[in-house]
Amino acid sequence: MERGKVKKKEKEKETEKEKIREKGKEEKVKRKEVEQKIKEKEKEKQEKQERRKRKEKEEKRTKQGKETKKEKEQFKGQEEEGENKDSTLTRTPLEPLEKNKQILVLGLDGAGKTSVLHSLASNRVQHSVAPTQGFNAVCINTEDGQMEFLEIGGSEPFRSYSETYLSKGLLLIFVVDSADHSRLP
Ligand SMILES: Nc1nc2c(ncn2[C@@H]2O[C@H](COP(=O)(O)OP(=O)(O)OP(=O)(O)O)[C@@H](O)[C@H]2O)c(=O)[nH]1
Ligand SMILES: [Mg+2]
Repeated sequence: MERGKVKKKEKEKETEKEKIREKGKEEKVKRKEVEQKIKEKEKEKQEKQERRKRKEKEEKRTKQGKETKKEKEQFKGQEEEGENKDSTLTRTPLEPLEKNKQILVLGLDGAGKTSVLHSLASNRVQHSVAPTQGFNAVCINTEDGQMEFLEIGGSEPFRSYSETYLSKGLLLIFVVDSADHSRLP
């Protein structure tokens, strides 16, 4: 009888041990699942952050692209100014500062556009003027405010620009060299 009791007790102990082992295994599995979930969440977070960073980079690039375009135009302007060292108050327009406020100055190359603008701005006559490569913007201060002139170089490569700026100008001054009979109609 005693032996039987001992065996029973031993069996009960073993079953309890097995239960504990099983519980342990289940807990392990649960822990693994929780860990996996946490890892997945972390991955998602990282992916989201990466996406955000990519978007930000793309936005920056697009912005920089626009800026570099503007810079290129400005650089062009600076080059033009460098060539027109003699003319004062010159700069290149990226866009008309205020719509319909610019006075457009057109005419054939060598007609005297830059010279006229220079004499208006400084009250001095300039004898040697380099051909305008592109645009030449001159701002003259008057009692009533500012007058903004925009000369477009009369040489062949720049003539097409006049079409674009004609509609944006307030006035048009067309300069003709009356002494140049060969080019007069
Ligand atoms: N004798 C004389 N020369 C002038 C007169 N006006 C301009 N010039 C000279 O003519 C040349 C051309 O003048 P610009 O003012 O550069 O002519 P422009 O119309 O601006 O020419 P682009 O910029 O090439 O379109 C320069 O060497 C000037 O010194 C003028 O009234 N009389
Ligand atoms: Mg000129």
